[in-house]
Amino acid sequence: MESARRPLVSQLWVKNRRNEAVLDPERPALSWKELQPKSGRGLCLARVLHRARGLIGRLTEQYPSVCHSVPISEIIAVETEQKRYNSDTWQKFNHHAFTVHYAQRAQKHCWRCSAVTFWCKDEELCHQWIQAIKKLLELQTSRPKHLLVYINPYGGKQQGKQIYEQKVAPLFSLASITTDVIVTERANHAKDDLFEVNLEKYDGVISVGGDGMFSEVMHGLIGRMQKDSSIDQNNPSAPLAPCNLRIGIIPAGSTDCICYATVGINDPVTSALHIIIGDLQHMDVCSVHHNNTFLKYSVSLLGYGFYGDVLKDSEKNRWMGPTRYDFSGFKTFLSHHYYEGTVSFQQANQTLGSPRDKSTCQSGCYICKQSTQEVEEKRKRHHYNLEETEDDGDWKVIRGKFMAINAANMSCACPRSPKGLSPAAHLAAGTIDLILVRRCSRLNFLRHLVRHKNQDDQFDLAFVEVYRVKTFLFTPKHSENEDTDNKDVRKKHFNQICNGNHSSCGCNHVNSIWNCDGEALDHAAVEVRVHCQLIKLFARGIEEDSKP
Ligand SMILES: Nc1ncnc2c1ncn2[C@@H]1O[C@H](COP(=O)(O)OP(=O)(O)OP(=O)(O)O)[C@@H](O)[C@H]1O
Ligand SMILES: CCCCCCCCCCCCC/C=C/[C@@H](O)[C@H](CO)NC(=O)CCCCC
Ligand SMILES: [Ca+2]
Repeated sequence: MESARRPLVSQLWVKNRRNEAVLDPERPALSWKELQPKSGRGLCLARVLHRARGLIGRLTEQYPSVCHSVPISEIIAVETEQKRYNSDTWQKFNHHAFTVHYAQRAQKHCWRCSAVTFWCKDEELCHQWIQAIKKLLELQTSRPKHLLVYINPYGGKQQGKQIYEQKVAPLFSLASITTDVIVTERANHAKDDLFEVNLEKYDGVISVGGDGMFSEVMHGLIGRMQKDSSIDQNNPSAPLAPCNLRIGIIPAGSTDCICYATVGINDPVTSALHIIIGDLQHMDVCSVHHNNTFLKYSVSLLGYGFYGDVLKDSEKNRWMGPTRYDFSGFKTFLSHHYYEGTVSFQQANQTLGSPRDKSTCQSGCYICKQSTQEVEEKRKRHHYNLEETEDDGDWKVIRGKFMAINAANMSCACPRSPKGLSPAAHLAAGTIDLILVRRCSRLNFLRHLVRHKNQDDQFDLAFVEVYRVKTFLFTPKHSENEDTDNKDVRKKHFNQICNGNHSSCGCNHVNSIWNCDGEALDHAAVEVRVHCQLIKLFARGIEEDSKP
């Protein structure tokens, strides 16, 4: 037992160079460093070159004899090396080598799978190293072994299947992860399937697609949990049962904002590596109700007005792929509609930060960590039927004319807007940032939109307000009757005067629609509340020290 905790130290060869390799179970990490050739009298060419390299390296601070170190948690696999090297090396080391595959940070939150081959003088040493690394890998208990994968073949640029097969499946197989793969045949295929399958045999569910596909998988899992726990999703105040299975996102959509905002990049290989090493990121989920009827859950953006109109227009142009959003975004900007309604909300406690904070939610965020403790206590109290002690403040009511009402449950960072709609929003603090953009001129609205792309503060404008809330209500001025949907309301107000093509009649829209993570909601009057840390992802939030 004692010997298992002691570091394994050996001289191994990497690319024909002698290295000292150390496997330290206490750190736990694998490290290796090139050993300097022993100084001798005779000067061979290799030694001269080696010294020259050292000198140049010191001058330029790039001397390659640095100590490489890989945490065990970032090792993907260790393999006995098969004969694929030139026969000299192969003969020299008498066929004994092993390769360690590990996750390496590249640029801008991007990870790549790297490999290093260690050559050993004898078979026993080689075997000892492989076994020691495998043993440490077995201690990584948060890693998934068996995954359920849903692929949307029609999301984004319709590349989901190829992306999975070419970039992700080989990595899963390298890491000995087994999978059941389902290529969806229709919308809601994944969601419906998740209500039926035996989830016990899986360590996670993977969504290959965009935000809409993620939303389907999430609805399937949350819905299944509530069904199994006999919780009525139509009750807006019911505490929901959390999902224990983690969800992984392989980005293959048009916006991929949930992936981008939780990993820092929309890159399939990076996401696959986060899944393999078993990362964990808690996530808040908003429930949306209309008159005590459950409509949908949202994790990224709930947008009424501008983003609702962009979605409505873009759905007609799905064939354009991701470009449809730019096209519809431009059209919607030109149409410049505003909408009247009332927003009511309760502001969140100040300990949960402010949307105007300069600091952002990052890996290991202390505000989210604090919420993890609170949510655990709350779930315990609920389990033992103890009374709740809510300290939420008074309701604030704002009536007005709005260009956009955006509720960001996370930053909503994506390639189109690298800081996102609310740069300081938290992933798992149990809050939503409610952004109200009041009626303004086209030029002012453009100033606000442009700030989604640059470093300027998009809230520092007289017609923009932002609040950190836990729950809010919205009622459009022309509120629907209990049993009429948006279409009926539109018909009622416009049919006599307008054929729906508002550019020709010059009238203003009465109601917009809600864009809920890229899906349209059927009602404009909604009640929204955030459920702190309801789901878990295979991600770790945005890391601070990423290579620029
Ligand atoms: N086989 C299928 N046929 C048609 N639609 C599908 C299929 N599988 C899933 N869908 C639906 O396609 C919709 C869009 O998919 P997805 O989110 O993957 O791509 P996207 O909309 O291009 O990207 P994003 O949501 O990131 O903007 C989802 O709402 C999902 O329900
Ligand atoms: C002068 C140029 C100004 C341009 C301003 C661009 C601002 C881009 C902000 C993008 C914010 C995305 C928020 C995420 C929303 C997702 O849940 C949703 C589903 O994927 N995507 C959209 O609705 C797609 C929304 C796309 C809108 C264009
Ligand atoms: Ca949140």
